[in-house]
Amino acid sequence: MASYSLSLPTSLRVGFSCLPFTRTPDVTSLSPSLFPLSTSSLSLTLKGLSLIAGSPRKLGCRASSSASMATQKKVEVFDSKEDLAVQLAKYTADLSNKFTKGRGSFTAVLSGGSLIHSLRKLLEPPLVDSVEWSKWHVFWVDERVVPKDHEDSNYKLAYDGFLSKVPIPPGNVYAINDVLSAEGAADDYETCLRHLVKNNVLELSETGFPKFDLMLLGMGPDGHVASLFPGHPLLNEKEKWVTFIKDSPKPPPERITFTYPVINASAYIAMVVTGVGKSDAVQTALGSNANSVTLPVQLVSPEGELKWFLDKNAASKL
Ligand SMILES: O=C1O[C@H](COP(=O)(O)O)[C@@H](O)[C@H](O)[C@H]1O
Repeated sequence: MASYSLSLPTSLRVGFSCLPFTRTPDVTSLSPSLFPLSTSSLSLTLKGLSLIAGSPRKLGCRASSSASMATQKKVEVFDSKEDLAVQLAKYTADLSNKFTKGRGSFTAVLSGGSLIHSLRKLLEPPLVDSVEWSKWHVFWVDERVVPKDHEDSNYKLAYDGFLSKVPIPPGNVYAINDVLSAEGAADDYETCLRHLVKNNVLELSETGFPKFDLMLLGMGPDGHVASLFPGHPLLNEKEKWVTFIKDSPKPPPERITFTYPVINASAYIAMVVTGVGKSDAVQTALGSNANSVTLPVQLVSPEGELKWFLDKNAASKL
C-alpha cells in the first residue's frame, strides 16, 4: 500500500502517463522535460499513478483500457468532499456552457446515491446563475423500480436535492414510468431514448448507441456503477440500451439500468467517489493491478473523457 506523509493540497492532479496496453511508468523515471513542474509542485508515484501535487497542470493521456483505446482518462484527488464538490460543479457548468453554446442543448445523466449531494455547489451563486438550465435534458443511468415518491427512488433523491432547485423544464426531465414492471420500465425508457434520437434531442454515437454529453456516475464500495454489479450477467449486455435487474445485491432488488454500450458512448463521464469505504475498489480500479478487470467500474471506458473525482479518503490506498 502506498503511504505518504505530506499534507495534501486542495487538489492533487493525477495523470496517467501511459501508452495503450502498457503499465504506467513511474513519474520519477520520467524526464523533467516531459512533465515540467512548478517549484511548488511535488511529484509522487503511487503504485503506477503519476500524481502531480500543487500544480495547476492537468496531465491527460490515453488510458490503457482494454475496453476502449480512445478514452481520455484523468484523475483528481481533493483534500475534502467540499473541495471536490466545488470542482465538480465547475466541471459540470463548463460542460453545460460548452454544449449549450455549441448545440443549443445539454444532455446530463444522473446517478443515485451520494452523487446528488456532491452536486450541491452547482446550486450556489455564481454557478447556478451561469448555467442555461432551460437547455438541460436530464436522464438517469439507473433507477429503482419503485414509485417516484418512494425513499429508494433515484428520481426523488435528485428532485429533492437538485432538480427542484433549478428551472429545468419538467418536460426535459426523463423519469421512468413507475407503474410498469422492471421489464416494462426498461423497455419504456429505451423507447423514450429512441424517440429522442429521432427528434434530435439525443445524438447517436458511431457505435449506434445514444451519446450523452455528460454522465455523472457514482461507484459503490463493491465497484458497481449504475445497477451493474460484480459478476452479474448484465455486464455482458451488448445490444440493449436499457435493461433490468430483479436480483440486485443492493436493495431494492428491482431496477433498470443503462448498459455499458450506452455508458461508453458518452462524450464525458465524471466518476465521483468519496469515502474510505470505497478505497479498496478505487485501488483495484486505479492501482498498479488495474489492467486486470475484476470490477464493473473498470469497464467504464467512454468514447470521450473519463474523469475521476476522488476525495483523499477514497484515494487513500493509491
Ligand atoms: O444503488 C446505487 O448505488 C450507486 C452508488 O451509490 P453511492 O451512494 O455509494 O454513491 C449509485 O451510483 C447508483 O445510481 C444507485 O442506484
